[in-house]
Amino acid sequence: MTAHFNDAISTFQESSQALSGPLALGVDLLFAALANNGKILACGNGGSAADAQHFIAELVGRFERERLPLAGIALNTDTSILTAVGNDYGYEHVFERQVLALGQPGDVLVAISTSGNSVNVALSIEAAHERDMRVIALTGKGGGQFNDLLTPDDVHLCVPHDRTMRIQEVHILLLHALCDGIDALLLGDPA
Ligand SMILES: O=C(CO)[C@@H](O)[C@H](O)[C@H](O)[C@H](O)COP(=O)(O)O
Ligand SMILES: [Zn+2]
Repeated sequence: MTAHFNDAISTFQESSQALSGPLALGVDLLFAALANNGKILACGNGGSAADAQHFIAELVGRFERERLPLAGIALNTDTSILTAVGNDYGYEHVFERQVLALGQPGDVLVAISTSGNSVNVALSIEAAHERDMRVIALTGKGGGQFNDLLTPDDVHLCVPHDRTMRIQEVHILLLHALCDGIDALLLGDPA
């Protein structure tokens, strides 16, 4: 069992080296959207669905410090939308349709997939581009098919590991770091 801790430690270290730069770009992208009355949409499947709603709860509620509520919607939480769109159009369209319904130019999509191969998340990226939104993608396993979808204006946080659980462990750190970065820009560095 100590192998899990050791592997996690080295994955966090490698991720810190690879992802600190793009993470700072992600903070700037989110802050710019929120400061211009834009909103953040987030989606993922399974553990990544939990991560998406966890992140959005910290925007709408709060992270560590008192501040104004920030505009965000998790696209994996409304069971009526998920079942209606899944039933009528197919599960691959459940996030795409919501991005097309809600997305406005200047909004940001946070697309979470450890493989970068979940089709419903991939289609949400294409829908975001159709709405002139930029994308922050959280992936692992080399980024999968998202590599072909993301543009130079997007931010790709690809965890350098091939196991889903390890990637998810870094993803939650990345999402918390994004929250912390937004708070620092809004409120200044903590005393
Ligand atoms: O949390 C886990 C495994 O740790 C699972 O629920 C996992 O999120 C699901 O298998 C997802 O469907 C995987 O999708 P993705 O990360 O490849 O987009
Ligand atoms: Zn998991």
